[in-house]
Amino acid sequence: MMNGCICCTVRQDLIVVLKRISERVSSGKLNIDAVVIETTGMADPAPVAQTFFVDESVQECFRLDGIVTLVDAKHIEQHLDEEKAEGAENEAVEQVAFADRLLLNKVDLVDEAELARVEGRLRAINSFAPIQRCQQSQVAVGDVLELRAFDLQRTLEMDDGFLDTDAEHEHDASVSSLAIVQPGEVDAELLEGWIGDLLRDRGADIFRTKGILAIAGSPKKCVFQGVHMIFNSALGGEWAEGEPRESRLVFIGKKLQHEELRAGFSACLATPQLDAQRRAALRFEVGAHVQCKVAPDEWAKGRVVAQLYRNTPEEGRAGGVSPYQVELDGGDLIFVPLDDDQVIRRA
Ligand SMILES: Nc1nc2c(ncn2[C@@H]2O[C@H](COP(=O)(O)OP(=O)(O)OP(=O)(O)O)[C@@H](O)[C@H]2O)c(=O)[nH]1
Repeated sequence: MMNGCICCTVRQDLIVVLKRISERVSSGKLNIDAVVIETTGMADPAPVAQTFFVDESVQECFRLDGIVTLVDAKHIEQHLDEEKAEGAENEAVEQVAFADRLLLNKVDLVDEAELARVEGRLRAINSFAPIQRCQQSQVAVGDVLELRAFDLQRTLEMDDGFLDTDAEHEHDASVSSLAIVQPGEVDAELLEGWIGDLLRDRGADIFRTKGILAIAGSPKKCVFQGVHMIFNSALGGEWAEGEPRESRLVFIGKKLQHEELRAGFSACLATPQLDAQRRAALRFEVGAHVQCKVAPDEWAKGRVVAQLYRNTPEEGRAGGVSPYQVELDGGDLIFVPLDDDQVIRRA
């Protein structure tokens, strides 16, 4: 149900999906405890919640148990403070206001004073919802399901138009999302440079980045996660036999320059020309006799056995490429991380 704006378009889809689920439950095909609906961070929770009160058939089978809002302790204040166009709602404030429970996540990224300040701000918006601190969103199932927490009366007091399904709401038009699907493999070094610069320069406006990337030379998928300027990547499952190598990258943020982002990502593609350029720039040919620095004051002789050597995960530079692989005279194989006289020189 992810096409379009979840808060505007989801209700009809949601009703259809909920009905389908209830039919399968009544016919004995499905046995479930609960339905969990996860909206995007940009959604207004009210219309989703309304679904459970305005459609009779849904009301017969489902009860809105509670709204749990997961709060990013590191970034929430920035979003609460965001200036919105006149008439547009601040979704972060709405999501905190509508919550029956607040999970204050990523507590490891802020200190106690910041946590106390954030909690104060959350309480100022919503004094009813208990706040639970957590890390990696690790809470017990009982903390998020079977809460019996949603209180229609209180919601109507807070938002007297809650059951008015015709009410319009405005969006922050400066926020958009972009999904790029790019066939082929990307070059790890170019990608690191591009995305690092991008998030450092524009991370305040780029709320969320996520992707599954095909890195040249890596048999595994690379899973990329970013929230504002904080990002990480990890190796996921292997590319299946015959599965086309392609990368998918999603941005959600303010004032996103769609064409520039597409162009930036496409400039990270790994091409044979890039490989040839890098090879041409290296100082030593395969077979060259060299000396390599193997300890602070120790050089060892050897022979270049490969250029642009692809590092293995065990070497701690997964997906990375080193200029050379060298076979030392003793027989050991080493990689040389830099094409520089400080670490490799002619023997
Ligand atoms: N330091 C730290 N990082 C966390 C924690 N929880 C999640 N993350 C990281 O945050 C990134 C994902 O961002 P989230 O803010 O959880 O993403 P989200 O927007 O809720 O995710 P989607 O709904 O998939 O868009 C990943 O890199 C996680 O490893 C935490 O408690 N501490």
